[in-house]
Amino acid sequence: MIPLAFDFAGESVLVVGGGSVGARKARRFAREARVVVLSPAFADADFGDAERVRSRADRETLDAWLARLDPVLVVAATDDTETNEMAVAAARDAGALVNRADHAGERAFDDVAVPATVRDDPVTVAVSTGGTSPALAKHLREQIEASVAGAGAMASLTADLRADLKAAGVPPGERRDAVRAVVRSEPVWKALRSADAKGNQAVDDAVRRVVADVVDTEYTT
Ligand SMILES: C[C@@]1(CC(=O)O)c2cc3[nH]c(cc4nc(cc5[nH]c(cc(n2)[C@H]1CCC(=O)O)[C@@](C)(CC(=O)O)[C@@H]5CCC(=O)O)C(CC(=O)O)=C4CCC(=O)O)c(CCC(=O)O)c3CC(=O)O
Ligand SMILES: NC(=O)C1=CN([C@@H]2O[C@H](COP(=O)(O)OP(=O)(O)OC[C@H]3O[C@@H](n4cnc5c(N)ncnc54)[C@H](O)[C@@H]3O)[C@@H](O)[C@H]2O)C=CC1
Repeated sequence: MIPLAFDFAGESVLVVGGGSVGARKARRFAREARVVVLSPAFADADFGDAERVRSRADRETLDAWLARLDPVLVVAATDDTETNEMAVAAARDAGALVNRADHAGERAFDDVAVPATVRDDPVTVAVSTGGTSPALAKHLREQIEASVAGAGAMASLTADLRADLKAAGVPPGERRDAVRAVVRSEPVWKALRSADAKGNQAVDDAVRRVVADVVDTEYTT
């Protein structure tokens, strides 16, 4: 298994099965994609911005929705093995990727597995156990959560810093050293985690101190 980061913006995802698992997957993909959930009944759960279509998935209904949505991904999440198999076959014929929720083991979940994910936008950390132990993926995700806090702000601030240094004519070697020093700096992390807003003075000061140690070229931000 090799994780890839996939941009679902502008794409569609078809979820088959509206139980708690279908809801979790729908919520996940509806952050970016247009998601349609096909199911005769829906759990009392949060489906995010997904559209719910009350219908049993048979081959004809699946083919009609596949043609209509042209999804990049089909999630087979019913409690019925035959329906999930049918959804996999229909998705394959339509050229979509498949995620199967009721199977694990070597390649048994088909094309893609959904990892446990920690987000601090724009940073995401994903944990996969290769389909072997979702409970372990969840546990590791919970442990990682604390260390990812502040990473989103760190990503944004180093992107800005890189652009500022470039605009100021700081050579590539020094830019790289400065960005590396900032992402490793405990005082910057500490300031980020205690800051209530991006641009907080303590963060700026900590970054300035780290950069001044590394960059010889004169620059102003
Ligand atoms: C293969 C995969 C396919 C896929 O769904 O993509 C799959 C398959 C199966 N899950 C099962 C069970 C559970 N799944 C969870 C939780 C999560 N499952 C997720 C992903 C994946 N699950 C993919 C592999 C990911 C990897 O590589 O590790 C997570 C990470 C992401 C998400 O779904 O959002 C999300 C945690 C989100 C979070 O909190 O961070 C819990 C924990 C709980 O509920 O507390 C349990 C109960 C405990 C247990 O059994 O382990 C079963 C048995 C069903 C049965 O026995 O009937 C199967 C099928 C089978 O194993 O045969
Ligand atoms: N991948 C994962 O993270 C997990 C997977 N599972 C597996 O996922 C499956 C689903 O789990 P839950 O959501 O808890 O089950 P559930 O029983 O709550 O929901 C199943 C849903 O499928 C729908 N359904 C049944 N036949 C259908 C058809 N022909 N067309 C469309 N929808 C249909 C039902 O109406 C129901 O909404 C389970 O069988 C289990 O093996 C279970 C836990 C976690």
